[in-house]
Amino acid sequence: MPRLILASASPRRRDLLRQIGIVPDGIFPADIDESPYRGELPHRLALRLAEEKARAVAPAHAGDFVLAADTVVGCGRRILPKPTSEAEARRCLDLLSGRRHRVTTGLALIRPSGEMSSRRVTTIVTFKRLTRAEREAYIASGEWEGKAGGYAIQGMADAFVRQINGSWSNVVGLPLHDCAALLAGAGYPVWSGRDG
Ligand SMILES: Cc1cn([C@H]2C[C@H](O)[C@@H](COP(=O)(O)OP(=O)(O)OP(=O)(O)O)O2)c(=O)[nH]c1=O
Repeated sequence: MPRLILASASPRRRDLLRQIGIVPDGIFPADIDESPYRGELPHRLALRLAEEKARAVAPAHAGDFVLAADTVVGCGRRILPKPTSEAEARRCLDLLSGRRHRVTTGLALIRPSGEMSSRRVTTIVTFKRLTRAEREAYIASGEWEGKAGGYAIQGMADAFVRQINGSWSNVVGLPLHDCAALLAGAGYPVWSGRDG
């Protein structure tokens, strides 16, 4: 049985994989510089960082499958940060309020042969127009911390989502349909060997 290494520190990604019955054999977060290049578009950044994370972790795990992902929230050409302060989170929410934005996750998988397959998945999310009370309640919740775009759809912020077009798990951080397809296509036994 080939081993699967998840190159991610995100507990959400681990939980999403477990949801479809996949438990990584090891978790080794990649420590890379996540800053965008000048003028880099959000969807390009997501793919580049996913590939860089996979490449950073793979050398220590030759012969294993190494899976990495990166989720970027973009509003037009603009890349939203992972806020580290309330003021920054407020700026994100003000930008998202009453508008559509795109959440792109890059996925990169290195096979035991060393060959890499990657893809990106985009979900379009429409937020309601936030009242001041909604915004401030959300800021007080602290749920925005460390989340791309300053919100987490798997928490309170789902109440702000008027419409979603595409994969929900993609917004949380790992698009399960594409992830399963990528793994299966690379020869990882996603659906076999579970019935004893
Ligand atoms: C938009 C959105 C983002 N997020 C999170 C998912 C990711 O953890 C984070 C985006 O940052 P990432 O850099 O993709 O992931 P990470 O830093 O958490 O983990 P690692 O780099 O080790 O893989 O934002 C949510 O949890 N819910 C959401 O609705």
